[in-house]
Amino acid sequence: MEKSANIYIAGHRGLVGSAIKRRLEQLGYTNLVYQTSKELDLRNQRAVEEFFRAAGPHYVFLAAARVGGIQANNTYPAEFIYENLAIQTNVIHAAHRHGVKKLLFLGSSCIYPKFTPQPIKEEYLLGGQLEPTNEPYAIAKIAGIKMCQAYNRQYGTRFISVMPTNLYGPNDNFDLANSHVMPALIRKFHEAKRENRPTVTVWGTGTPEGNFCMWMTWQMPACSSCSIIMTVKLST
Ligand SMILES: NC(=O)C1=CN([C@@H]2O[C@H](COP(=O)(O)OP(=O)(O)OC[C@H]3O[C@@H](n4cnc5c(N)ncnc54)[C@H](OP(=O)(O)O)[C@@H]3O)[C@@H](O)[C@H]2O)C=CC1
Ligand SMILES: C[C@H]1O[C@H](OP(=O)(O)OP(=O)(O)OC[C@H]2O[C@@H](n3cnc4c(=O)[nH]c(N)nc43)[C@H](O)[C@@H]2O)[C@@H](O)[C@@H](O)C1=O
Repeated sequence: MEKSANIYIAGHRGLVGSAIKRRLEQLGYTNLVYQTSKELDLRNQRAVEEFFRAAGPHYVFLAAARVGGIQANNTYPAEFIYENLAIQTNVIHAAHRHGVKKLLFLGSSCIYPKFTPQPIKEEYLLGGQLEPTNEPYAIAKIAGIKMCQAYNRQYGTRFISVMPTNLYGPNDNFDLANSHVMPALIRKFHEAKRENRPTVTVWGTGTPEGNFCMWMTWQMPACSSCSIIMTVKLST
């Protein structure tokens, strides 16, 4: 990516988008474009089309999504499938229509079957039942990946997808009802210690210790990888 390239970061205030923004700024990219969800609601196809026409980005990082932990996914399955399908469909299609050179779509490791062999291989996708608590979100993510692949095959676009595990880092969501496990536990333990409470309530059976550790992927390496994927693949 040229340092002066017009780069659109969708979701620049979120955990992943803000890390990508910081990383690109560190690397000397000077022409970053971003809008809050209030300024540009990516569920609105016409607004997205108009934005791409006016802003003309060369590269797109698609880190805007409806995101949440197990409880949010399980409570709002309709919003999780609708909002994610709408956001990603509008952005990926507009990127194709407006000749975006490369797009990075943020998927999720929850696209793989619940009982998939470990370590997970890419070919295990669609090989079994998904985890029911976040199936609508996972289906939307799978649709996004397949949409990128379909546009690449038919139109020769260069749209790629990454599947991060459960992430934690700056600008994470610490809301106890909606957050992922890491920020939730940090907040719970922090508040319990501050208020001198003897116990902390952790959800579930308390047994998934192994998975816990595996999911504790730190944010900066993940987001460095996102910008490295964009950079490295372009030069090959
Ligand atoms: N966090 C994690 O553990 C993981 C995240 N991912 C994926 O990475 C991506 C980023 O996640 P993360 O950074 O955690 O999410 P956050 O919730 O931290 O940020 C999401 C961003 O999306 C934007 N957004 C949401 N809805 C809309 C909308 N309708 N129009 C425009 N913008 C919108 C928000 O913008 P605004 O702030 O302006 O409202 C926000 O900045 C997502 O695709 C997610 O599925 C994948 C695996 C794990
Ligand atoms: C990356 C992936 O992240 C999400 O999936 P998840 O990993 O299941 O979500 P989670 O982080 O909320 O939970 C991880 C585990 O932790 C346990 N757990 C214990 N105590 C708390 C607790 O206090 N809060 C939360 N949230 N979980 C807790 C919880 O019961 C579960 O077993 C997807 O929805 C989707 O967003 C996605 O893509």
